[in-house]
Amino acid sequence: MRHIQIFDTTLRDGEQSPGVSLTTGEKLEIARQLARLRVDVIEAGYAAASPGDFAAVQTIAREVKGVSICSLARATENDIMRAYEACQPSDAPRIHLFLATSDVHMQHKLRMTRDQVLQQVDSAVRFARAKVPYVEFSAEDSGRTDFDFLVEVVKVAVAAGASVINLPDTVGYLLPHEYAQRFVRLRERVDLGNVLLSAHCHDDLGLAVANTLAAIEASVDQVEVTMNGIGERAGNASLEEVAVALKLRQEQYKVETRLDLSQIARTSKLVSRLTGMVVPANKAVVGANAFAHESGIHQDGVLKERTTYEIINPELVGITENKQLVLGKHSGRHAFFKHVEELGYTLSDQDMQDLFKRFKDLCDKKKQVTDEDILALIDERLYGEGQHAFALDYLHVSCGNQPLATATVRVTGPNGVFEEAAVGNGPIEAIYRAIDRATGEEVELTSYQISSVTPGQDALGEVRVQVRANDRLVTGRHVASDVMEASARAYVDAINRVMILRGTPAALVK
Ligand SMILES: CC(=O)SCCNC(=O)CCNC(=O)[C@H](O)C(C)(C)COP(=O)(O)OP(=O)(O)OC[C@H]1O[C@@H](n2cnc3c(N)ncnc32)[C@H](O)[C@@H]1OP(=O)(O)O
Ligand SMILES: CC(C)C(=O)C(=O)O
Repeated sequence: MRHIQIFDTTLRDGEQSPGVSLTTGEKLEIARQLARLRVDVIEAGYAAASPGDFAAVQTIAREVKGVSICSLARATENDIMRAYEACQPSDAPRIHLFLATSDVHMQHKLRMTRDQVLQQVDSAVRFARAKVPYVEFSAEDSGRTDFDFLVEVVKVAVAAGASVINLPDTVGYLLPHEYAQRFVRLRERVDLGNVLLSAHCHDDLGLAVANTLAAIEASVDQVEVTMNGIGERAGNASLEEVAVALKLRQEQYKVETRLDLSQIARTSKLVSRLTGMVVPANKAVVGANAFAHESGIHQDGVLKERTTYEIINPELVGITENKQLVLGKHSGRHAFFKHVEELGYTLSDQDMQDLFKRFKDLCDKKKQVTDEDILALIDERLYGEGQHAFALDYLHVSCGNQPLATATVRVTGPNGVFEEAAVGNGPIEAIYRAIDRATGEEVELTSYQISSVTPGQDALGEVRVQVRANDRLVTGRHVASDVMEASARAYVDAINRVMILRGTPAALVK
C-alpha cells in the first residue's frame, strides 16, 4: 500500500492563528505528543521570525527524536541559515523554503518579475541543499499561479536539488477536482524522479480537508496538516479529519500512514489547552459532540447497535469514555430509562413512565437537564417533594489557622432529631464526621468539589460531593452563600440519595 507522509505544521502554520503564541516549553510538549502520534515531519516553527521561535525549533530538534524536524524559511540566505542552525540537531533536519509564484503575489508583494523569481528559487534551493539533504520548496499561492509558469518554477526547484515540492493552496481558493488536476498535470509535465509531491490546504471555503483528500487521490506523497485544523485565517486541513477519513475509507484511498490514531484525542486536547483555541463542540472527530447523540430515534438506534449512527468507533481515536447519550427534549424513553438505570435506580414501569413525563416537562423549561435534576425528579417521585430522610437543622463550626476544627450538627430524620459533635483535620472533615454520627450512616467520601456559581464577594458557592456506599457512587449537591453550609447540605443530600438507592429509607434511620 502507498505510504503518505504526515507533515504536521501545528507549531508553525497553526501558531499563525490570530492570538496564538506558544512558549518554547509549550511547543516542546506539543512536539513530544506529535512524536507519540507518529507524524513523519514536525514543522516546529519559523526560526528567523524571532529569537524565541529559533530557540523553540532548536530545542525540539535536540529533544524530539524519531521524527524529522523542519523550519520554514523565506528564499533568503539569512532565513535559510537560521533554519539550518535551528534544525541541525535533528536526526533528519529539513529546511522548508517558499517563494510566491502567483502574479498577484509577485507583482504586489514581492515586486519581482517571473525571471527574478525563477532565479531566486534556483539560488535559494541550491543554498539550502548545500546545508541539509532534505529541502522542501513551496510555491506559495500555487493555487492561483499560472500553470505553465508553475511548471517552470517546479522544474527549476527540482534541478536545484529540492527533495519535496509543495503546491500550497495558500488562500484556500481551489475546488477539490481543480487541486487534484494540478498534481496530475504536473507529474505529466515534470520528470520528478524521487522528488516527493506535497499538498498544503487552507480552509477559506471550508474545503481544506476535501482538497487534501483529492490531492491524495491524485497521488501526492505528503500532506501538510494541523491538529484541530488551526492555522492562518480559517485554518489548515485538520490532521484528525484527514487521518480518520484515510483509515475509514481505506478501500477508496488505498494508502497508509504511520500515525497512531489512538493518540488523536489526547493531542487535540493538549493543542487546544496550550493554544487556547477551543475546539467547537460540533467539530468532526474531536468535538465534544462528535460521539454524542441527543435525539430519541438516534439514541434508540445507538443503544441497539452503535453503528446505526456512528461511523467512527471513538476508541479508534483514543476516546475511551462511554459514548454520550445527551438527555434533552429530543430524547426518547429508551435512552432515558437506560440513564436512570446507570444512575443506579431500578424503578417500576409506572415510576419510569411518570418520571419520563416529568423529565420532558422539565426539558421544556430548562436548556440543560443535568444528572442532579434527574436525581431530584427521582427523589420527588419516590418521596414526594421535601420528604427527604434527613435534613440539616443546625450547624456550628469552629476553626482557625490551627489544624484541628470542631463541628456540631443537628439533623432531623423520620425517627427523631440527633445532635452530634466531632473534630477533624479541617472544618469539612469535622462536619462530615459529625453528620456521619448524627445519621448513623457511614459512607466513604470519594470526591469533593467547590465552585462559585455567581461572581462577587457575595458569590453563591456550589458544593458537589461524591460518596461510595455499597459499591455505588452517589452524588450530592447544594448551593449556598455559606460554603460550610453548602458542604454540609451537599453531604446530607448524598446520604439521602444513598438511602433512596437502598429503597427503604425509614427503616435505616436509627
Ligand atoms: C503563507 C505563509 O504562511 S508564509 C509564512 C508567514 N509567516 C510569517 O510571516 C511569520 C513570521 N514572520 C515574521 O516574523 C516576519 O514577517 C519576518 C521576520 C519573516 C520578516 O519580517 P520583516 O523583515 O519585518 O518583513 P515584513 O514581514 O514586514 O515583510 C516581509 C518581507 O519579506 C518579503 N518576502 C515575503 N516572502 C518572501 C519569500 N518567500 N522570500 C523572500 N522574501 C519574501 C516581502 O516581500 C517583504 O519584503 P520587503 O521588506 O522587501 O517589502
Ligand atoms: C509556506 C506555505 C507552505 C504556506 O504556509 C502556505 O502557502 O499557506
